[in-house]
Amino acid sequence: MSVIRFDGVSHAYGERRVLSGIDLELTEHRIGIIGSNGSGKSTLARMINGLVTPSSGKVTVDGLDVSRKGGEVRRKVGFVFTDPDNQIVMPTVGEDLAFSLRRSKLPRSVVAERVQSMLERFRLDGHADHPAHLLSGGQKQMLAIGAVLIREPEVIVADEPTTLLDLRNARMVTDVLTSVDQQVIVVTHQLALLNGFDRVVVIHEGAVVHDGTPTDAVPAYEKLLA
Ligand SMILES: Nc1ncnc2c1ncn2[C@@H]1O[C@H](COP(=O)(O)OP(=O)(O)OP(=O)(O)O)[C@@H](O)[C@H]1O
Repeated sequence: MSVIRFDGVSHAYGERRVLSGIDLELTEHRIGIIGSNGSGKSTLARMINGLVTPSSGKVTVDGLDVSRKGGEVRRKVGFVFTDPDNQIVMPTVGEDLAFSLRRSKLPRSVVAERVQSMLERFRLDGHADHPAHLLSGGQKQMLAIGAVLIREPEVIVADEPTTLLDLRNARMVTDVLTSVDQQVIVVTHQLALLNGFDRVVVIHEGAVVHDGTPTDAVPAYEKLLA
């Protein structure tokens, strides 16, 4: 697993301070980040691959400073957005998966093999030529995750990946996130998704207020909201 470190990280958007004094070392296989709306979870998640750079402090992935080595970090860390429509860029499912490897310099035959294996893995077999915008919400999210995984990142960060999905599709995405070999960091309001996770971090008003296993972090979060 990668070592993701937050050292004295604070962040403000303009005058608005949204994270303060975050110190974390994330090394577990499956990590959840929970907390109420606006507590700073997405900001924290986005920092892991340099989508947001901290106003002060440092975020590193395996020693690489995300503020300085964003490109290298993004090769290690893939990001799955809440809304797959933000991520799907090509007209067809197969083209969208292949697009992720456009800079890989892999031979065409290897790209084709990887695309096929992603299609099979994400229950999109037979959909290579299907228009991506016509997929169901769940299938789109599977495609978005596939387009991240095809690059073989070491870490996947997913920001509320099941929020827009119905129960069946949410389960499909949850199954994938809980079964991949990669290190997975998920921001979620769906607490059931965290069953079996190794660690859950609770963020409240821009600070870490609890850090433990799902069995103790989830009740701590619920108590916070009571
Ligand atoms: N790009 C931005 N510019 C200005 N303010 C922002 C920006 N992104 C987020 N914020 C503000 O920062 C605060 C934290 O937002 P963030 O999205 O990190 O919270 P969150 O815990 O993920 O919330 P939610 O659960 O609602 O998605 C909020 O008050 C939000 O309005």
